[in-house]
Amino acid sequence: MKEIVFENVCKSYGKAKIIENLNLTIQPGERLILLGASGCGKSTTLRLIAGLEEISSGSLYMNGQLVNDVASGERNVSMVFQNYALYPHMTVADNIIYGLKIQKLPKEEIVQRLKSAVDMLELNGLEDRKPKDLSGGQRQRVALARAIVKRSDFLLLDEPLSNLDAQLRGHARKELVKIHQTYHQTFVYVTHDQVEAMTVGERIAVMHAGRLQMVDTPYNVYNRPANVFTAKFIGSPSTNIFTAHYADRSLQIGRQAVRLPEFWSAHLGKNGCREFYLGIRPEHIRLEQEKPDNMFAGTVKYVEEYGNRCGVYFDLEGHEVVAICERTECKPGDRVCFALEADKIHIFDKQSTKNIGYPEVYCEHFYQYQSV
Ligand SMILES: Nc1ncnc2c1ncn2[C@@H]1O[C@H](COP(=O)(O)OP(=O)(O)OP(=O)(O)O)[C@@H](O)[C@H]1O
Repeated sequence: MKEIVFENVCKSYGKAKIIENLNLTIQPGERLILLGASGCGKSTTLRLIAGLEEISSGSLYMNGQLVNDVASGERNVSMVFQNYALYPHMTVADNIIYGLKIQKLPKEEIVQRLKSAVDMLELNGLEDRKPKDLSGGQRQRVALARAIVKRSDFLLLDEPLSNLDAQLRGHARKELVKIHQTYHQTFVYVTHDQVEAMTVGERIAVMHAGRLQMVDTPYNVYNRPANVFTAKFIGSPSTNIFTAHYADRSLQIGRQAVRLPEFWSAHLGKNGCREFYLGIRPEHIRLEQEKPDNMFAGTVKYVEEYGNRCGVYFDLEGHEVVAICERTECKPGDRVCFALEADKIHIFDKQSTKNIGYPEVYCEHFYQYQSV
């Protein structure tokens, strides 16, 4: 079944709660990413699966079996660590097949698995070298080769690409997906890098302070963030979040108010919302320098150049807001304005911080609403 199920799993070190009530099902053969900032508990979660840490309470099932008390060696997992953990005194080939020798697999089987891993990861000609005579990218590929020759049900990867430069990382991401498509293991992959999460993951589990925030496809995590944390964490620069008030079909930020598109008035009225968080992605703010009616206005603080685009940071009623533009003539001190576009805004409940309306809610209801 190759499935992993966390049921109310908690992990504490002494009084420090590291993982709180984790409920998560990792589907057989999927590539699941654990994504979050440093210290949020990603590696701990992976180590719980590997059996390198004991869970404090709750149940962990793998392959349909309760594994709370099952030793690491009995869990049918391979793990790739951030620092690769290669044996320095062994050659590349011996590093790769060490585990297979321990398992006492037949010699022909070992030779065949070594050859297919060496071919797949382009390590031909390096088999007799020691790890110290390899580049970082080559060491990383040896660590991957060692993990895949085991053909275990679960492949656990803890920031396996973090020591590589940007170009090699791009290449390695494709290799990882290829490995998965070849062996169909259940991948659990820890990273704090959003690009890696988006490109390698079939689903992303976003974690914060030991709690799961959302688990969904890369598309949904980006376009339908479940809560304020996910909206701010995913995307760069971050989603702009404002405290906003809704009254008389208008939305107010500080002293400025604009009339809301009618769908949103109806939606917010229905939800009884008076005060909430408004979220707008920087790429969804279209700046104008003239101020027609019904726009918010702010003052440019600085402009960040990205080469192909630029980020205009401006002050809106004491909030720092960023808009991404193709090109801009804006300079600090200029006045800039923007309208609320109905299909670009997110509305979050003030208490729970949950997303109660995102652009697609608007789009889905648009025609229905128009015909009423
Ligand atoms: N053995 C331990 N004893 C006490 N605290 C620990 C132990 N291992 C981890 N922690 C704490 O648990 C928290 C989560 O650590 P973890 O390594 O899971 O985070 P992470 O999200 O993987 O971070 P990073 O990306 O920096 O590796 C951290 O605050 C860490 O200090």
